[in-house]
Amino acid sequence: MIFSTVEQPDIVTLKGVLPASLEVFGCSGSVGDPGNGTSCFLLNQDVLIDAGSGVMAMNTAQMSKINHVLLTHTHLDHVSGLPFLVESRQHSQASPLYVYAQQKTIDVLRQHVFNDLIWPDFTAIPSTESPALKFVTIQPHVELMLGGAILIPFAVNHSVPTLGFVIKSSSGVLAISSDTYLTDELSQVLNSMVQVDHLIIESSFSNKDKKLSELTLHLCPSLLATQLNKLDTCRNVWVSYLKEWDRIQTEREIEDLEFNFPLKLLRQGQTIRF
Ligand SMILES: Nc1ncnc2c1ncn2[C@@H]1O[C@@H]2COP(=O)(O)O[C@H]2[C@H]1O
Repeated sequence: MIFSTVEQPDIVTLKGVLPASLEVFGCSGSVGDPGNGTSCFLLNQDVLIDAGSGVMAMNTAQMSKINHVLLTHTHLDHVSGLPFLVESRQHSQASPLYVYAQQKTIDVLRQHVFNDLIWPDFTAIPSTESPALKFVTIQPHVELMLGGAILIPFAVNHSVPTLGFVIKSSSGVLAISSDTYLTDELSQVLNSMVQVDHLIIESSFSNKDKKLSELTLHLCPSLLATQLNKLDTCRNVWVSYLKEWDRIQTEREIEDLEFNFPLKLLRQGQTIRF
């Protein structure tokens, strides 16, 4: 696997890379559990990965510390909290909130959300010279260094253009699949790493909805097993994005899967240190 801008780094010696914490503010695949919002992960208090309804579990102090948001894709369960975050944060921060996403994702957000109809265009508020929101285009395999970590986007297989992220800290590697159906890209990226400490991967539906998983490009436990069998190794696999209306059955089917690495269910409120 080839990465541009930074060669496969010796992460311990890279200046500015720190130990990392990832706080889970939301990892559900739907609404229905007031204690578990949709996709929202806070890296080192500074970088938000996705801004789904999990943003609603943040207080203003936590929101004011966020300087960067990386979006995996445009679906509402991954962006619905972004308009509220931008609006709130501008009252405590003069610097813009930088939102990183693929160009197609940015185009959709500009056209359909920050269009002065659904929500104000904060790329021109309070002024175009000094806005509350700035979009930054990112591409698969072009690394970023933010919040004391290296972030590597990679493309996954969903119904709209979607990125997963590998996050490298000074002491470990964590990957987030975002929403995806079966994908070779995920396993190729992870198998190219010396060690993967944590993988957050989805299983939206239960096995009875395998056809719906295929239609909507998601995983269910049997498809998750196929996907995980492509992985050489991973220290901890965290399963996320379960749809709340079928959580109990989906959890049961996940618990029945057997691998030689631990499979755990991710919940809002957890912090993963790596
Ligand atoms: N054809 C469909 N039938 C039923 N539900 C759908 C269909 N297409 C999309 N969805 C749902 O809409 C959701 C949009 O976000 P997700 O991709 O997370 O998950 C998707 C499904 O739960």
